Amino acid sequence: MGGRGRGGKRNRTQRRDFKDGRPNEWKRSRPASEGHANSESGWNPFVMESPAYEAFYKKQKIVPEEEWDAFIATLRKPLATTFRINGSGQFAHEIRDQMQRDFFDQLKSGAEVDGEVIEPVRALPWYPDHLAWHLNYSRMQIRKMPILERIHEFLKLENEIGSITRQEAVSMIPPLFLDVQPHHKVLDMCAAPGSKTFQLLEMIHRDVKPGELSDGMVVANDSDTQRCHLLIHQTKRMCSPNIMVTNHDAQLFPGLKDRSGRLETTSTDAEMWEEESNGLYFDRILCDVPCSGDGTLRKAPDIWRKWNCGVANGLHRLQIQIAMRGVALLRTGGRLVYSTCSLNPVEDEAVVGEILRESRGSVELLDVSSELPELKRRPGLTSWLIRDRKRWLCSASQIDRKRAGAVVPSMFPSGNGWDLSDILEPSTGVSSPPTDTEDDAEKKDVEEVEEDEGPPEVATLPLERCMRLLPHDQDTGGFFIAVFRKVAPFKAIPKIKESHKSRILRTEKEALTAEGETGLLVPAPIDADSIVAPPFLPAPPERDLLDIQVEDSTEVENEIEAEEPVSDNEEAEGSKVAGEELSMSVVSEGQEKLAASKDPNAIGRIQRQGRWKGVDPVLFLKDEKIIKSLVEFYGIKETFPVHQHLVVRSEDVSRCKRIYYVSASVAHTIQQNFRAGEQMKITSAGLKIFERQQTKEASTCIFRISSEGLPVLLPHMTKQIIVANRKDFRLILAEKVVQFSAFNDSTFAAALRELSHGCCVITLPTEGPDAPINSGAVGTAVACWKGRSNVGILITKAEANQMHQRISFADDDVSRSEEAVVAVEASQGGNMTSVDAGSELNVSKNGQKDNSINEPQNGTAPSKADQLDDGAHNQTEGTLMGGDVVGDTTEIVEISSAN
Ligand SMILES: C[S@@+](CC[C@H](N)C(=O)[O-])C[C@H]1O[C@@H](n2cnc3c(N)ncnc32)[C@H](O)[C@@H]1O
Repeated sequence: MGGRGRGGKRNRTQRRDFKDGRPNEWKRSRPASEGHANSESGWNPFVMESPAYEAFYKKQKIVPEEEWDAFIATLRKPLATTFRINGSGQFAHEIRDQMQRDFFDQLKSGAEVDGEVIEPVRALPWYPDHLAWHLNYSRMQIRKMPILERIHEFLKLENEIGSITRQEAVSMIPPLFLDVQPHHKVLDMCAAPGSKTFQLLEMIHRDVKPGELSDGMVVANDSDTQRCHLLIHQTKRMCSPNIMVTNHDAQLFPGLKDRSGRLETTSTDAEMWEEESNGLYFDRILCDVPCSGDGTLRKAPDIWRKWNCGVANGLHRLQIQIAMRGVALLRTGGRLVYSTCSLNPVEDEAVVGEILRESRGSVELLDVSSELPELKRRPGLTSWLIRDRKRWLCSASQIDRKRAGAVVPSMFPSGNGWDLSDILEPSTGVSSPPTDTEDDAEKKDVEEVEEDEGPPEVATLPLERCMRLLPHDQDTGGFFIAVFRKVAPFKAIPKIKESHKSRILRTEKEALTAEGETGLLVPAPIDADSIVAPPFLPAPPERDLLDIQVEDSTEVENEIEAEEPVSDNEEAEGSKVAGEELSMSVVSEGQEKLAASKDPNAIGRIQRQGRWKGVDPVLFLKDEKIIKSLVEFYGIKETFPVHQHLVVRSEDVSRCKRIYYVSASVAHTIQQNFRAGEQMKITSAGLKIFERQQTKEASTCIFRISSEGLPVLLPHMTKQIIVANRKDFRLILAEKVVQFSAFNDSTFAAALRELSHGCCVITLPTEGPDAPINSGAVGTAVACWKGRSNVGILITKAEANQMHQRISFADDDVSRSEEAVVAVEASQGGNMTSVDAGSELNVSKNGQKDNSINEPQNGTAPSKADQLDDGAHNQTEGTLMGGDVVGDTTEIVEISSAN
């Protein structure tokens, strides 16, 4: 196994990838209209036209003829900025009202820059509670108008702390049609970079009061490992224990069918029981599939140049496979939303039609015209043509046999045609689609188009229930959405001739079998070479496909032995850990059962925990001594269950650095995964709540609270919390490490001295100085390390500076308001109360600006340089500041203790 040289230390590339992973969404990128880089001549404008694109979509009649000009003109305009306020945040409505009052109202009156009227900021009318907004300014306008600059700064800050998320308007729509409830299990099949996942998580936490734990869960999956890291970072802002990130090809997403034959369930509902016993099922599934992306021309204008219809044709079958896997994993009664950011019917209505046909009554396409009534939408197409090379095809009967595989019957409105099994190649049992490279020529040769070969087919399925979002309707990008409900369990039937079955890879067979061993879905894999790189080209499959189903294979075992997993275990190597006598034993459900079985193979299974290449195992922390030390040191109440909720990612747990908190739903899924032989490749689970802290002095508890774990844990803590006044709170944020004697409030300093040595939490009072700090409402708080003579904060410099800036901003407002009161009182004979004056100046009742007190709901903001908290890829960056602290991963400011 790799030591530091191989796997123990994160390499620079990993760090760079991570840092680059989540760019600041509010840094203004060069607008689409400004062009693209050209090394010789600087910036050249993009050519925002494509004869092939225009010919294709005119022919498909995706807009009435009279609207064509408006449609195409809108596509050539850069996209406005849209953002959402995090709906589950405690202060979502306050932030919205504050923005409206302080910023947006001031722009309504037709303000001008250089004679050009500024477009007013407007709420997206269809988004619930007016929590999503649209604004459209150029960089020049921002430079010239201070109020726009302030808006921009405000949004940037709120985005960083997770209160708002910049997201394209149309991309906000699919989660809204999923109708997610807080208790739902949700699967986001193609989730990265995660804007919709974040929205789904918000829905899971909606209506959940601070301190309460939600029952629901979001599993965010993506096939691309690097993009999974983006996903982790994006969702980390939500501070949710209800998230799991997995890394699978969605069409092969494991069903967690229990192979042991032991069926355990807590469900009383008979149907649910039956389903659960057969594996993992979800109440809601989002299938936001990889697509050609031609609805995103406004923000990705290079697509104009690259566009050809071969990209969409090449993705059609993968999209069906992913959606059908979704149908199989959906619980009866559940909803599935299929969406693309493409306007091409072959990726949209054709896929929907095939889902309906293949599921044979198991799902229905919902008419959702009464939902989100303010949203302008067009009905799905019921008739279209297929373009293959230079031919327009009306039906499958016109497919040239040499092109069979590249063009398939499911692409046509009727879906009728030859059976795929007719064209299977005997050697592999699967078809090899001819390559589509010549489609590149298509875009140059539109004039040579052949004549139609007959009238287009008309679908008999109710495809008009699909929704098309057209750019000129609401000044957005283009998008496609279809909403399904599962009405009956889905049984796949063999589509492949019996003689070919045995030739299909076992992995594909099992992974594609929906509920039981009943059959196969169309298994023809996508020939990656046949696809011209789309914006989200599926990552080339790793060993994953084979690994999914291979049990106890020597080959796999050897491969795993040869891996250099980068684990928590290795990171901690060589570090001097205080309290080494604490042995941490972690036993997974699977390990326990295998060990108990005395099966000679069981030992092997235990040793190769973490069967997925480069991914550490997910193990429950079971060491009572450790758990007890955490519970006692922090005074964790029973309202916060810890048993079966604490998870580590290291086989050698005595060296693990991080402890994660998982919700009951995530814990249940992890157990299911163990029972099913770890089919699921879990990149990250839950929320990092504790981190090992190396210290020179013995502390009762060697784990400190992580900044993202703090908001979840704080309402359930009874010890190691202390309230500071604003002056002292600001002092510690500014200085990072403060001697007790330097605090202004001597009572606070004395109380601090009384705390146990180690991690503590310093808070601001939530509602006045005497309000109980853990009463449920979460105020501003920071985790610190209490030494013998000083205290230091346990967040990065960047996080501390950001928090300091926000509090100072609020305090400055308060003092400005106080000054105003004095002035008003003086002018009115001293009769006005400060509350009156404060409210005039937008200061909330408790004297704090609302945006300063919502911090902990979203956590102390993770810095951009922060690392993945996944055990396989993590190393905290930045500088932790701690009194008397020796950190094990970071540069630490060490303070000598005077007494
Ligand atoms: C349209 S993007 C998803 C956007 C995402 N839902 C969001 O809102 O941020 C498609 C994603 O699918 C992923 N992908 C491509 N092929 C996949 C497959 N076979 N299984 C799962 N994910 C896949 C890509 O890596 C990409 O991140």
